[in-house]
Amino acid sequence: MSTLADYPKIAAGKVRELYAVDDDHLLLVASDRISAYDFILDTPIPDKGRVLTAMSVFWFEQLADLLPNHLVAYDDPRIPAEVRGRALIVRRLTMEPVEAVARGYLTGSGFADYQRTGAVCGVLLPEGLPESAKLPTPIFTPATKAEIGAHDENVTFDDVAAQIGLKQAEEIREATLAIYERGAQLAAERGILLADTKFEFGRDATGALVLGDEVLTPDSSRYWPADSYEPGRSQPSFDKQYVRDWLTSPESGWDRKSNTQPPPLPAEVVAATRARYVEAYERISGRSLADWPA
Ligand SMILES: N#Cc1c(N)ncnc1-c1cnn(CCN2CCOCC2)c1
Repeated sequence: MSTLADYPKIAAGKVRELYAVDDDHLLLVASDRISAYDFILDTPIPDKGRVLTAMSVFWFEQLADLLPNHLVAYDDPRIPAEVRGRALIVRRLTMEPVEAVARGYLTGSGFADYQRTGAVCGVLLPEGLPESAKLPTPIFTPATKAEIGAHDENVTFDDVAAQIGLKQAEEIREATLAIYERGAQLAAERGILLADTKFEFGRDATGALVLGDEVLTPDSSRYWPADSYEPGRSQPSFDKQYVRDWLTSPESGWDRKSNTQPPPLPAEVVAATRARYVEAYERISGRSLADWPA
């Protein structure tokens, strides 16, 4: 059995790392870290890494008829025991340099761009849409990959085509929207709205487009509870709202405008947040986290 120290780390994000296993395989590891208000919090959420890994595997299986993906294994002797259940063996790809975002609802940077220009990533929208409005049809709103700590920059489809080629950009747009439609439909049937989501694609040795990274997780997506959906205001996050509410409550003693590291989370906020991640996985997948490797 390998240990994590056997594998060179080749990339790291706010809450995930990527290691080299061999020339053709990587180890994608999800931590229990959680970020809020652009900070990585001091307090981990137990099982968050397992839940998000299990959710990606569920979606890779659901989407396999749409396009190939990079998943090789989730229960494998090459996965070190210390990360079992929150790590995947994936195929090494040549990644496309674009954050492939699909939006079904108007929120976040999309709503900010719309308020300023009437469009998102060059896609003109009807006038007078309120915050969190459901869009007439889902839109492809790509972004450039930012360094850790920086925000991705929204770009137009033409920018992506200029960078990677028109055919390649069209292929990514088509795949992004098709996966979003599938994910939004399944989630809505389970009382959860998929407001928007971000994919990363790569190419294999034959040049085929392959779905990489994590897929339709609460970290790569905005999930909203359908029963509290109300256009005209920001929506509660399905998974992070307990954290956000506590951090912005007087009880935390933290000032969001202070740009200082948020305080540790109280046990009850950790427990409630863990429960929301587990609920999101079990409601969407119809599976039990207890059946997932640990
Ligand atoms: N997935 C994947 C993948 C792959 N299958 N083949 C080659 N490279 C990558 C890759 C390299 N960087 N990223 C950005 C997402 N990373 C996630 C982990 O944390 C760091 C950021 C993806």
